[in-house]
Amino acid sequence: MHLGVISLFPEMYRAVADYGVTGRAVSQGRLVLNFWNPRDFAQDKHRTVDDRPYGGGPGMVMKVEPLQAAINAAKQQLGSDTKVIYLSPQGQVLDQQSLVTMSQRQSMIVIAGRYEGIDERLIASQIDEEWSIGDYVLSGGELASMVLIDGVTRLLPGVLGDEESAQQDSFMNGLLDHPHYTRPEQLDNQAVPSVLLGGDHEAIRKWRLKQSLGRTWLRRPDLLAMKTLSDEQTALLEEFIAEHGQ
Ligand SMILES: NC(=O)c1ccc(NCc2ccccc2N2CCOCC2)nc1
Repeated sequence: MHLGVISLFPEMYRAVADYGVTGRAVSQGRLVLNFWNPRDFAQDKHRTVDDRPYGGGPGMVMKVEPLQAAINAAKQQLGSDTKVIYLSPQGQVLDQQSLVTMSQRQSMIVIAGRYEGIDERLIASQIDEEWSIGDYVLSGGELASMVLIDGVTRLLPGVLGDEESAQQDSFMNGLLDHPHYTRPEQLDNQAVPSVLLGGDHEAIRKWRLKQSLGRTWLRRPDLLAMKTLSDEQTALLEEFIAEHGQ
């Protein structure tokens, strides 16, 4: 996937470009990141990228002309039909399904807002989709866009190894993940569930599914309400509930 990033702080993106799964995806060319900094398109001597808001009040707005020029430059390289997305508290809240949809695109341009945001007329004319990573306020759109970049990149073909993508699936089935354990067998006087120490893979699969169902029931009943359970899942959840609080 070709991702164009429009940001005043491109260096921040080292967090996804240089580390871990996303860093590997970049080095393997599965994810291509290109950056355009509005400051490079500022015409004045001071390279101004913010401007005063009409109507007064605190804070500044991203200056239109450098931002528009950066968008144009990104579209020139990635194609004028490339979807432009904007991360803001006013966007639709992102979920795993939205990431799956986005991961199927060839390219995208992401705008990371700073100051109090961008001119509403640019949103109307330049932004195809406005997204939010959750109902809270950040100092800029960069971290929000990196959350999106990470979530989309993990879904690109070949990025996750086989075992990792299996783990990805456990989230993808709309349930919370089961607990994980590793050495030592005794930790702070707590043992590892014995089923995991045996080699009965079917029993382990059932135990993990039961834990996923039970945890989702306990912590995120809203997710469970959206799921149609198989007979096996229903039985395992009933077992979990029956054992809960005993
Ligand atoms: N939830 C999210 O996805 C999210 C995204 C961005 C973001 N901040 C950058 C920003 C971007 C656009 C508009 C306003 C702002 N803000 C600037 C600082 O003041 C508040 C408004 N915050 C939270």
